[in-house]
Amino acid sequence: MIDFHLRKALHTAAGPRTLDVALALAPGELVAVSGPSGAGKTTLLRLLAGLDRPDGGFVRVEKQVWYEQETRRWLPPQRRPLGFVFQDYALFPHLTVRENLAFAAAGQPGAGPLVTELLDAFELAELAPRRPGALSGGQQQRVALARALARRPRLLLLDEPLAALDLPTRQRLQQVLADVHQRFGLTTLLVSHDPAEIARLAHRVVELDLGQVRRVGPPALPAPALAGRVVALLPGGLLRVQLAGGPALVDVPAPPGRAYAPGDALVLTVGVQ
Ligand SMILES: Nc1ncnc2c1ncn2[C@@H]1O[C@H](COP(=O)(O)OP(=O)(O)OP(=O)(O)O)[C@@H](O)[C@H]1O
Repeated sequence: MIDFHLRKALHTAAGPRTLDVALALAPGELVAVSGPSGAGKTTLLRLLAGLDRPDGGFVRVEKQVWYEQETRRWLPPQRRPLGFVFQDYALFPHLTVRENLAFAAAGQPGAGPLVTELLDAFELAELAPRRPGALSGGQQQRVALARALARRPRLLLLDEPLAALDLPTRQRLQQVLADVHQRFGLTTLLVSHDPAEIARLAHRVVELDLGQVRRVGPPALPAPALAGRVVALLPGGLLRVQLAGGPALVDVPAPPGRAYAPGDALVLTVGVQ
């Protein structure tokens, strides 16, 4: 069980605000943190990692206290068993893929087999002798994720780790992350703006705004999209659309800003009321 309550004064564009977030994570749970820019997502992760000092609260990870205002306990960041992956991969450029992982795993029992297992889990075995400069963005991010796990963390902090990647690479890495999470069962906080990514990976989502928790609950299902073609223009600005893959017809208000004609392609986002 990971249990924390963190408070921190924020200097935001909208003036002074207080980040105030309390949460308990079950072992192996993957919780997404979402919210608009400036909500405090990165600050929350930095506070958990000990990279910023909270103004108050506590962080308890299993039986270990990482921070407790009342007793003034503070575990420095280098002694917190966690993995932190950012958008930019921050790999050691002069070390090979295998050496990057081995460096992180060094000094731990079973380090050799763990590195081999992680190379396999992240589909990196063939890239093991290469240096980061000879890898694509997606490959480098797989190394960064594997390296975070090589420290055998009790908590994995992922700050938009896939946001810089193109859509196909991102989707493939989401699958790798889902598989690896199933295999290693690491308690994880994942900052993400992508509802599809959150729905695919997270058990719960915490929505932050201006430092406050707006909602904690199951991820919202992403709105499904349907493709179709305009078959007729109806009075009242409606379009009659034939959905792809079947005979179904729907009448929808024409999206503003452009004139439509029969034969035009459309993508419809389905909302459920
Ligand atoms: N150490 C700090 N002390 C006080 N205020 C901070 C500190 N770090 C960031 N802030 C402010 O707190 C607010 C939240 O920043 P943060 O980077 O956590 O937001 P975010 O939700 O991660 O945003 P984004 O999605 O754009 O990355 C911002 O207005 C920022 O300027």
